[in-house]
Amino acid sequence: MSATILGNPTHSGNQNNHLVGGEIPHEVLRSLYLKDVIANGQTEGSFITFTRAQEDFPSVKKLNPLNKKRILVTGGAGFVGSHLVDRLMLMGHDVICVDNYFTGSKVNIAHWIGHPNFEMIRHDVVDPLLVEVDQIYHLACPASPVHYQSNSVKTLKTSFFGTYNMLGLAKRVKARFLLASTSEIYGSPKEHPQNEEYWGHVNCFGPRACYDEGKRVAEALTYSYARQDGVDVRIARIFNTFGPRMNFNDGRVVSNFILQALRSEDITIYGDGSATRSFQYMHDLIDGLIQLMESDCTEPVNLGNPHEFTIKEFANMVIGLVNEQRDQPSTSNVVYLPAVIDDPPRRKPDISRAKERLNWEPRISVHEGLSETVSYFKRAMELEIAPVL
Ligand SMILES: O=C(O)[C@H]1O[C@H](OP(=O)(O)OP(=O)(O)OC[C@H]2O[C@@H](n3ccc(=O)[nH]c3=O)[C@H](O)[C@@H]2O)[C@H](O)[C@@H](O)[C@@H]1O
Repeated sequence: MSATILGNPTHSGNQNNHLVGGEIPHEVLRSLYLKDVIANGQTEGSFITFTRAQEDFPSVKKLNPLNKKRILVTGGAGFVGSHLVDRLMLMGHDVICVDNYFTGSKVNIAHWIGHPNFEMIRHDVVDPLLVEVDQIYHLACPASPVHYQSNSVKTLKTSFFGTYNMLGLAKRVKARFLLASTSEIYGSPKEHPQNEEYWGHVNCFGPRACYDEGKRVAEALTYSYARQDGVDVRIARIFNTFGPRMNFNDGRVVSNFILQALRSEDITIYGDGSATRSFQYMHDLIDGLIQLMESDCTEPVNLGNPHEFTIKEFANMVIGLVNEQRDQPSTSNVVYLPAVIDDPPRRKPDISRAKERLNWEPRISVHEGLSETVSYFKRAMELEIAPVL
């Protein structure tokens, strides 16, 4: 199986020409979340297809059984997890999706339910699970600050026991294990940009600690299983990622700003707007996750787009893109609210290791990804079927 990107990185404006990882054209992936937009203004399509006829499923590759893997994706009904499930399914693998639906939604994976290569298990990774698989992508954990702080003890339990259970499973069935870690393990960084050798600057008793420290202990646990028990591990440190299927109530800056602009509500900037973030489109992240899993790189790897924006610049970009897709310009005003406690003032990945070891770098510009995300949110609002908690 090959998951490598074909061709050179391109930032051309034509989104339908992209070939993303696993040789799956961007257009095919797009049809799984923006089908009716592609069908040229026809509105009868929807995000959910509960049709069970074999020919109604998206067409998946037929893999030689020697190359076909059994892959577990925890958090597979979430924003990132569901796009990973799409990719692995289209590549022809057997995929088991595990989710407790705390922040994930069945809507995100509904188009695969009933497919012979796909299984869905409602399960909380805080409890042990036994399934025979070759690879485990361990994504399960609330990732938005609003969600992970809403039940911080549960977030810590998920980070520790969830990772512990999945590593125990990997050890038992000899599966390769990939941990979805986060840029948040660098805390409020004193080094800029952040490379993987930086140990971070984390407040271990602040409101973000449940996630930051949770993911740090998850990394420590992962490497302990690798050293002590020989588990084959990979660690991805994921920087801010956005795209279709972000939850409407996610609370993160991308979904907040897009929805506020579409509804002509105030755009809420926390602080003075000078904080920075570097945003990657989810297809680039999925490429990176699959390439990391298939690589021999056992060190942690940053996956993010180094293009850094202030939040104020980002707000203007979102308003501009929303206006391009509306008949009437948005009448949103930018309002400044108190800064969030322990909000990292700057964040930008150094992706030298990913370039060198995985031959990976983002290929989809923030502008292009945002434009597609605005289309998704706009359509989801019209159809009133977007995942909302
Ligand atoms: O999007 C992600 O992937 C990341 O999101 C969060 O990290 P954070 O950078 O705090 O994400 P946001 O909540 O989107 O905030 C980004 C910046 O925008 C600001 N913001 C957010 C929301 C809003 O309405 N207004 C606003 O100004 C925040 O204060 C912050 O400075 C998670 O904690 C990370 O684990 C995750 O990797």
